[in-house]
Amino acid sequence: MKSKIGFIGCGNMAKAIIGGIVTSGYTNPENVYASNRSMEKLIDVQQHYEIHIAENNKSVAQNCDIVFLSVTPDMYPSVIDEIKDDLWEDAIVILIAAGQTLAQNEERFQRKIKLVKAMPNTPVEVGEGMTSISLNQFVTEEEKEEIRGLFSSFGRVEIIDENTMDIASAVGGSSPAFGFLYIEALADAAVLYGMPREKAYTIAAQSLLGSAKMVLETGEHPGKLKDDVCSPGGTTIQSVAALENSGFRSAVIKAVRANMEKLGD
Ligand SMILES: NC(=O)C1=CN([C@@H]2O[C@H](COP(=O)(O)OP(=O)(O)OC[C@H]3O[C@@H](n4cnc5c(N)ncnc54)[C@H](O)[C@@H]3O)[C@@H](O)[C@H]2O)C=CC1
Ligand SMILES: O=C(O)[C@@H]1CCC=N1
Repeated sequence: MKSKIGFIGCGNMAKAIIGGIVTSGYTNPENVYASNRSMEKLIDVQQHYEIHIAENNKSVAQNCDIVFLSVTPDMYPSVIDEIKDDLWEDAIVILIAAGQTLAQNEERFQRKIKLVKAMPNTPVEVGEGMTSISLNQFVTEEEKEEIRGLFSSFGRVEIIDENTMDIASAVGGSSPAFGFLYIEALADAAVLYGMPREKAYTIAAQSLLGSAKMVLETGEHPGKLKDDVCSPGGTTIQSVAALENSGFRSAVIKAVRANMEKLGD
């Protein structure tokens, strides 16, 4: 069983995963190490979760048997070059950067290295994450279950074909931003009609959370669930007609296409 978990790069996504594993009790904070280019973010995460601040990236590699590369994609070549000789023989490296593939990174390590490509999202911080994963051939069945357990401690996990990782990044990794935008827009509309903003956030966010839960738990088609809200001649169908008239679905599809185009750069 692997026990020390490290993060190279401690920005928004690393902080969310650290929050997820510590709050869920998956691991004790004393087993978590993080490094970052600047100290400010490390101090913030340490104050929240009482993890170890590592002296540098190499020190994370030397101390941990699960290592998250949580820097932006452009930093992968230099960070891998920096740490590759310090990693434990049996360490598992988790690549969370959008667009980074297993094959591309295997090559950078220049040896047989256990790699997991993972696409999490920030809701892992509150135990409602969605993480899609693919593993390379050097990860054993036992290790695969361990990694599944780690990500399951703060949300749902899907093991997917690596060919579909970019679309999982758009639909799972980026989509919380779309949801936040939608909640903000609903709250703006509520404020327009006189509701205090804080109440509007609660009502809008809980309604979206409940809708998502119905899709996951009833197994019903989202279209059927939508139809059930639209009373004949009622208010909801007026709103649905207005959304369709504004190209709501088309706007969402375009948003995903823009994401895929960026990944294809
Ligand atoms: N933010 C999100 O919702 C998600 C992000 N990701 C992936 O996570 C990675 C990080 O994204 P964010 O946390 O959003 O970015 P971020 O900019 O908040 O975090 C990156 C951190 O890496 C640090 N850093 C840069 N170069 C470094 C180096 N050489 N050594 C050590 N630290 C270094 C930066 O100071 C920064 O704190 C990206 O690859 C992104 O694709 C994946 C899924 C979701
Ligand atoms: O914006 C990004 O590039 C990352 C990948 C998925 C979510 N955030």
